[in-house]
Amino acid sequence: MRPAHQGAPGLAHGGVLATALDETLGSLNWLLRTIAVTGRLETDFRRPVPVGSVLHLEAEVTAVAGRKIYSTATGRLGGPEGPVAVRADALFVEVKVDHFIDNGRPEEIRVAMNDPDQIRRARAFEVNP
Ligand SMILES: CCCCCCCCCCCCCC(=O)SCCNC(=O)CCNC(=O)[C@H](O)C(C)(C)COP(=O)(O)OP(=O)(O)OC[C@H]1O[C@@H](n2cnc3c(N)ncnc32)[C@H](O)[C@@H]1OP(=O)(O)O
Repeated sequence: MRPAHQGAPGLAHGGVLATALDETLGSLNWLLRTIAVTGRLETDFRRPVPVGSVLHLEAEVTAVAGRKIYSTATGRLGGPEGPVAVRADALFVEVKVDHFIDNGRPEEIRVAMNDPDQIRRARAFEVNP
């Protein structure tokens, strides 16, 4: 957590933490080789997260039903064995690439899709505030 992630003095902003959880959960879709967007994100803030601390994030898919992907993410202070500070349950909904072409900026989607580098293609739209 860096100073740019601050909300209250010395503490991470909840919206930034929710973004981090959403991004971690969104990464699972690349592993499933599906394109999906967040339909629902329920976040629990259990402990304050100090600026300067390390937040260890992990996520897993809990169920898939048709286009619906249920997943959960946990953020622990300091490392994988640290106390749970934040967690989220999410529902992602699988969409066609047209979702982004029709609603977003089609040129950028096409450029990313045509990139021969698979890793760069997968991470083309990563948010890292
Ligand atoms: C190179 C490739 C490029 C690709 C770029 C990738 C970038 C990736 C970036 C990722 C960035 C990171 C992530 C981000 O930040 S993604 C950005 C934030 N999310 C969005 O902008 C999503 C906006 N919402 C929508 O577009 C639509 O509502 C979606 C697509 C989600 C569904 O509308 P659609 O008309 O398609 O489907 P449907 O309405 O028939 O619903 C289908 C099923 O889902 C169920 N349901 C839906 N919502 C909810 C809900 N809230 N709670 C409970 N259930 C819900 C619904 O009941 C139904 O269930 P069932 O009746 O079938 O049982």
